Amino acid sequence: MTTFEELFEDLQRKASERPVDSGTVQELDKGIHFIGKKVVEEAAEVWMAAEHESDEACALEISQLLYHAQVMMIARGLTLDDIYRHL
Ligand SMILES: N=c1c2ncn([C@@H]3O[C@H](COP(=O)(O)OP(=O)(O)OP(=O)(O)O)[C@@H](O)[C@H]3O)c2ncn1[C@@H]1O[C@H](COP(=O)(O)O)[C@@H](O)[C@H]1O
Repeated sequence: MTTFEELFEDLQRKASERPVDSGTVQELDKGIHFIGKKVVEEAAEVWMAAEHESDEACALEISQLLYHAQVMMIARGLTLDDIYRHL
């Protein structure tokens, strides 16, 4: 189990240390346009799962949406506080 904050810390470390096997590093290298498409794709998958699939499948899709949103935050240099300020 990983919390939202723990995941963000992990992704920031990956972005900084750039291990070769990191999917996050690869996604960051593809840039904002690519990450934006992943966010939209995962958002659509959340919608479809919520309409037609199980709670577990829906939770999985939401976790992937949160992951890609965090990758976008890192790509834009945003912190958790930048987001929390608006919640
Ligand atoms: N939580 C996630 C996570 N959620 C989603 N994803 C990625 O997002 C994609 C979404 O999965 P899908 O099956 O919907 O994607 P797909 O369209 O079928 O497949 P793709 O063609 O997009 O790869 C997957 O390819 C994963 O690579 C994630 N990738 C990494 N993490 C976590 O991020 C941390 C850092 O990961 P690395 O940077 O890879 O070390 C680790 O704790 C990981 O568990």
